Amino acid sequence: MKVNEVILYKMQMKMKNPFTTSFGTEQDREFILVEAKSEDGLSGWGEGCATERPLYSEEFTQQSWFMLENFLIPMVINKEIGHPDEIQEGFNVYKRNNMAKSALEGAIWDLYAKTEGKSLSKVLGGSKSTVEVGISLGIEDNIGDLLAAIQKKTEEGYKRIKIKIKPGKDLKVLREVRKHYPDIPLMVDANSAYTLDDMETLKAMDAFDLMMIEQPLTAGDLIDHAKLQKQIKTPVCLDESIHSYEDARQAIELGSGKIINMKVGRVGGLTQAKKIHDLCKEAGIPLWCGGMLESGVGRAHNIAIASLANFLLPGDTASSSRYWEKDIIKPEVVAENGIITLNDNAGIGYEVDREEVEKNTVEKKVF
Ligand SMILES: O=C(O)CCC(=O)c1ccccc1C(=O)O
Ligand SMILES: [Mg+2]
Repeated sequence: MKVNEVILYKMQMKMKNPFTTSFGTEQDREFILVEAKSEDGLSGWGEGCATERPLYSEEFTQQSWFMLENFLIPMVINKEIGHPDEIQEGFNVYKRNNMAKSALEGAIWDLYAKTEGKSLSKVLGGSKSTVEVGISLGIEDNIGDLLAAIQKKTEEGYKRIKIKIKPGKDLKVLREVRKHYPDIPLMVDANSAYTLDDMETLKAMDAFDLMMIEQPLTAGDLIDHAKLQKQIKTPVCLDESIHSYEDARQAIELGSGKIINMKVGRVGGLTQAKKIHDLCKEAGIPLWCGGMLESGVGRAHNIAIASLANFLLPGDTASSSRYWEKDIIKPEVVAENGIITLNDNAGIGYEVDREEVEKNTVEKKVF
C-alpha cells in the first residue's frame, strides 16, 4: 500500500455545552483531521486529539500541525507500507508528540482496513460487536445542574456516570450525588488536581462506593499513585500517567493503579494501544476507552479499539449528539441504552461528511 497524498484540516467546532475540568473550560474545540489517500483513490481518516492550548498534556494543535507537516508526513508519503504496525517504529525516532503521531497513523490504519475491505475493528483484532458507554460530566458551579445532568444521562441509559472533581469540588459534591443516587455506577476524574498532601480527602472518597478515581495525582506520576493505591480501597485509574507500553508496564509493576483509561492519541496510536491492551490483558488490568471530546472521526477510532476483549468497563465514547449539533460523520454515533453497536463497513465504519468538514475547516494543506 502507498499513501500518495495527505491532507491536513485544522478544524474548529463549537460544542453544544462548555465542558469544565480541573484544568479549565472548553467549548470551542480545535483539532486536526488527517486524510490519507492511496493510489487507488481510497481515503483514510485520522483525528488529532490535541487541544488548542496545552492544558491536558504538553501537546497542542499548532505543535501537532508542525510535527505532521515537517517530520511525520514526509516519513510516509510515497513509501511502500506493508502493514500499519510498521509506521510506529519509524515515528519513534522522534520523541513523544503522541497525538500528532496517532492522527496520521490512524488515517493509515483506516486506509489499510479499507484496502483490505474489512472493518477497523476486525483488522485490530476486535472481538466484540457492541461496546458499553458511560458519560463524563464536567464540573458545574451549581450542584442542581449536575444532578439534573445525572438524571438525564441515567435516563438515557449510560452505563456509568463519571464526574469531574477538583479540590473544593469533591466530597461535598459526592455526598450530594450519593444522597440522590445511592446506587448508580459512579466514578470521579481529578485530571491530576491532587497531591499526597490531600490524602485525607482522597481516603474519604472510599465512603462513596466509587468504581474508580481517575488520575488523582500529577500527570506522568507513577510512584505517588502507587503510594496512594496502598492507602485507599477505591481503585486508582491512570489517564495522564500512561503514554507508552513502558509506562503501562512500570505502572503495573509498581501497583500505581488497578485500571487504565486507554486514549489512543495519548499513547501514540492504535499499534501502541494494541500492545498495551495485550499487556494489560495478561496482567489482569481492565481497560476502558477514554475520550477527548472527539468529532465523529476520532470517536469511530475509539469505538473500534474498544471492541478488543480487555476493554471491560464502559468508555467515554458517548453519542455524537452529546457534543455536537451536527457531527462530521454519517450516520452519527448513537449509543442506545448505553450500548454502541459496531457495523461491518470497511475502515472506521462511518462515512465522513465532506460538506460538514469543509464548513468547520479553518486551515487546510495538501501534501
Ligand atoms: O466525553 C469525553 O470525550 C471525555 C471527556 C473527558 O473526560 C476529558 C475531556 C477532555 C480532556 C480530558 C478528559 C479526561 O478524560 O480526562
Ligand atoms: Mg481523564
